[in-house]
Amino acid sequence: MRLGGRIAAAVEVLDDMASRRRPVADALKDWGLSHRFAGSGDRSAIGNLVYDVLRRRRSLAHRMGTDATGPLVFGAFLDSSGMDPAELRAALDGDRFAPPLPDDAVLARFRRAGAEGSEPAVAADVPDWLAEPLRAALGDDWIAEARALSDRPPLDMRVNTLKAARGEVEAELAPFGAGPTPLSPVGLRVAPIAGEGRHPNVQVERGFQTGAFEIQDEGSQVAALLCGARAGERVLDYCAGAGGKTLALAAASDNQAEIHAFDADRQRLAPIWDRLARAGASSVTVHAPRDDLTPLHGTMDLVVVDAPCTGTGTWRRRPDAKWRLNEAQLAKRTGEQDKVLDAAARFAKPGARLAYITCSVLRAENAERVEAFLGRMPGWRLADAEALWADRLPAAGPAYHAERIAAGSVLTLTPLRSGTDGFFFALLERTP
Ligand SMILES: C[S@@+](CC[C@H](N)C(=O)[O-])C[C@H]1O[C@@H](n2cnc3c(N)ncnc32)[C@H](O)[C@@H]1O
Repeated sequence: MRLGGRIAAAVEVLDDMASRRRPVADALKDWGLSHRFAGSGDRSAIGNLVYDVLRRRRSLAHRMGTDATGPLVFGAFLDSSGMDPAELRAALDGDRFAPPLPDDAVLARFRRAGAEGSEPAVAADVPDWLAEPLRAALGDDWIAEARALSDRPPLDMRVNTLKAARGEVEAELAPFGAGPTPLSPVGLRVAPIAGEGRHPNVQVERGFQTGAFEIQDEGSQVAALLCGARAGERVLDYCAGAGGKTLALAAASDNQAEIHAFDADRQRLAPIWDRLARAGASSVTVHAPRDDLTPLHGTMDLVVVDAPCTGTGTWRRRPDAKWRLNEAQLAKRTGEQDKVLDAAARFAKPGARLAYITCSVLRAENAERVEAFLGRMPGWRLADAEALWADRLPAAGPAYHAERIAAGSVLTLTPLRSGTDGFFFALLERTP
């Protein structure tokens, strides 16, 4: 396909998403199925354009002076390609599949224009209602923080130290440009895609197939490390999902902790079996949603609650979620978070730790949930997560937002501060 056809395809996918209210991944997949002639280079170029528009929809519209889909896709292409408008016009010359190109004057203004003069939420590329919650969570820098949540993400991997050392996997993935992550001592990263192309499909590599590494954002790796699962401990991963944190906890404790993995959703839990087997995580017992867990009450040294959340920290990877989120959904999530925390706390024995993790940056889901928990649960206190970070990640430096509450502290990781997805971490302690 030539450039015009790719741009037209991106417009078609975005319009399909909007008119049928469907997730971006489904719209892209359907387009691929009905256009089998498109090669893998075409598909990744079209996917990048679609995702870039979703990440920066409001600021692109402000700079282009319209929110019509065609001009937005041209804008995203100009930004990612670095072409100037004359080069773009030349590249599309005679290309009968290209949608109509905006006027030269519009393109020139687009090129020059920044976010100046726009509303803060437009500059931040978020829905209006999220401006205040983001400012409250991320401080004066919130617009830059939100813009970093609109960047393309890297591909992060966690080396499974049960099977391999970081250097070995780094050597295997060197042809893809993988290098060590700055925070996690077991992380590898392939930089975000610049321009066209896509990240390598590392899942077909030998190291993935043999369990030497997993795909996992560095923020998620760090959150699991901060939990500090130790040899000899009993650990419950109460919202285990497909097991991302479970696997990291098993590796961090060198299979020497007794780990229990549970999730309320059978579907989400399903991939965990294969993943555990591949990773050689032999210390994990999986509990199905209908299992009776009461015998485990009051027996755990560490309970991990990787809570259901709005996922605002993952907007780089799921930008369509940003525009779908509303206040009712946020309220629903915070209610679930309180319930999950209360249910999970029952498994902690006196003196135990309870790690509360979300992949959201919003205070309502994070610090406010911790404060609410402490308010209704006597016999619990908040640990100093900042001190914990300094202890567990001494080489990393304070690459987070810290907030001091309830005589302790909680941490928020963000793409701008930490170079990771957005994550929240708090450690609660049950008094002995
Ligand atoms: C953020 S995801 C977990 C991701 C997973 N820990 C990982 O690292 O891959 C949150 C999980 O919480 C589960 N969940 C939601 N409500 C729950 C409840 N009441 N009890 C247990 N799990 C719940 C969801 O099914 C979902 O899998």
